[in-house]
Amino acid sequence: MREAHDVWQVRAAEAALMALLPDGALMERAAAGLAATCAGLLGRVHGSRVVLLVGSGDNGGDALIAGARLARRGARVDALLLAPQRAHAGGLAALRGAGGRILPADALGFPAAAHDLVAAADLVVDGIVGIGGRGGLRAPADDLARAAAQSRAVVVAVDLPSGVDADTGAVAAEAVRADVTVTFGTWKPGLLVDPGASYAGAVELVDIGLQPPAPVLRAPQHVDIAALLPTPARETDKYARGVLGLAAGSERYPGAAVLAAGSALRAGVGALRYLGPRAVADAVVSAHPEVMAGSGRVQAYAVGPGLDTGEEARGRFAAALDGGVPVLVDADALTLLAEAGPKALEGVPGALLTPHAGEAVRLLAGLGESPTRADVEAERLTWAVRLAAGYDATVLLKGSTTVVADPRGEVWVNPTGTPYLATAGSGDVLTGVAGALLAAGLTPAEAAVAGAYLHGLAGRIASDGDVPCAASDVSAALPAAWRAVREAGAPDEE
Ligand SMILES: NC(=O)C1=CN([C@@H]2O[C@H](COP(=O)(O)OP(=O)(O)OC[C@H]3O[C@@H](n4cnc5c(N)ncnc54)[C@H](OP(=O)(O)O)[C@@H]3O)[C@@H](O)[C@H]2O)[C@@H](O)CC1
Ligand SMILES: Nc1ncnc2c1ncn2[C@@H]1O[C@H](COP(=O)(O)OP(=O)(O)O)[C@@H](O)[C@H]1O
Ligand SMILES: [K+]
Repeated sequence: MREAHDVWQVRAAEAALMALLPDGALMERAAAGLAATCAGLLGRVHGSRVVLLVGSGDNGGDALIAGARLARRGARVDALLLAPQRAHAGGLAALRGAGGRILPADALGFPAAAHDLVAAADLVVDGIVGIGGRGGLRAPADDLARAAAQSRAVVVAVDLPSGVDADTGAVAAEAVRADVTVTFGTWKPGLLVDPGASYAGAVELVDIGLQPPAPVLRAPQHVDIAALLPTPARETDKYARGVLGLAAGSERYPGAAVLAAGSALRAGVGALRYLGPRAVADAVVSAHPEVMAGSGRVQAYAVGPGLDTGEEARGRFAAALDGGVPVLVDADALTLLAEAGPKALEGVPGALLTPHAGEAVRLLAGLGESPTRADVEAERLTWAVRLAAGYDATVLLKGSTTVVADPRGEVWVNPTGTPYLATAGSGDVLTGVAGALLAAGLTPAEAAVAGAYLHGLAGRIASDGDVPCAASDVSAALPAAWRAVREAGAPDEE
């Protein structure tokens, strides 16, 4: 499990460690890791041109000390200081001692000369601001961020791309677009959650000996998911594997039911009961003859894809909530839930809500909150946590980054996925997978985390080589995704 800590936690862990170490030792460790990555990216350090963008805090100090290391190996290193009076003194001395040039950005005839330097660099180190940053980049740092984006240099962010909020991933204005981010001690949530994650490039974690407490955010890896996947034992029967009741599809949207059903079948349900209009049931059974049409005992319900919001749909929604088993609520059922408010979930033993940002806005209105869709996409963690608490349910907030929050405030971010998943019906596939896992007995949070992971991986497999795929292809790739996860989680052979 990849773990991320917020700024407050990082600062506390840093203080505890610093108390045990000589002055400057921690920054030396960080800068050594940073310089090693930069050297690796440069290939040949001697003769290369490196420009450091240096702000007024320790983030700039890291850049200066790493720059000194590169200068000692023969790189031509120029440090552009944004606030010359406040730049890190030890870092300045180190770079000067190693033969680097120190240039107050404004004394250069900023911005033109600074732009020229950045444009001619092989590598730009972004040490403008790290975990001490607040809001989007201010002038003139914003201008340097733009210059770095336009240059052909490799851009390496120190700790996190300047302008990205470390705790939320929000990007309030300009931010540095990095090719690589070298982060220290632990992941920061902003490196895992869009929009921040999309600015970070490849992230390398440098161990500086920090020992932070329990993380605020986790990102599972193959082995974590493998540990969650249900495996039938020798004597398991289909009921023990879990029966899912699927209340989806309408005469207007029969396809949603077909897709969700096929995906649930590929995600290990023992049996699937389809609940809905006759014509849709016929379509589902003709596509998937394994499906049983009509009600009966189930271990979980998935309700919503293509459901519609008319009287008949309301009846199916109410029946699912009354079933005394866990319920996954998606799509049109989220609209009905937003109307009814959180009390509609009282008595449901485990609810999993799977909104995209637009549906999240509707659900939040049911809590008396009025963010826009863009607000939700800018601060996904905040709003997912708010929804989970408000509805006392697990929330899987979909989008370019998918996050899962449970009602106790535990949060996960899904590391798999591809923008090719932005295709009609893709959400219905996710509902089938997560619904099947819920029926198999996983908790709502486990079903959400594992479901999003498999769905994202299936999307990558289906769009392998950068080719578009249909939601049906994503569904068809589920067994391959399952296999990849399973193989990674298998104990090594003796
Ligand atoms: N924690 C650890 O374990 C370790 C931490 N280490 C390193 O320390 C870093 C944290 O250093 P830090 O605390 O000095 O803050 P930092 O990120 O340099 O920023 C502060 C400066 O930025 C400025 N500024 C703020 N917002 C801005 C904006 N929007 N636009 C423009 N400027 C803005 C702000 O200016 P002011 O607002 O005061 O005018 C202030 O002077 C951390 O990220 C890591 O790299 C490693 O060395 C070792 C291990
Ligand atoms: N840009 C993107 N990058 C990664 N995944 C995406 C992106 N856009 C959408 N997705 C994923 O695709 C699925 C879309 O689901 P949803 O919004 O319900 O669409 P639909 O109703 O068309 O099925 C979600 O799992 C979402 O996380
Ligand atoms: K930075």
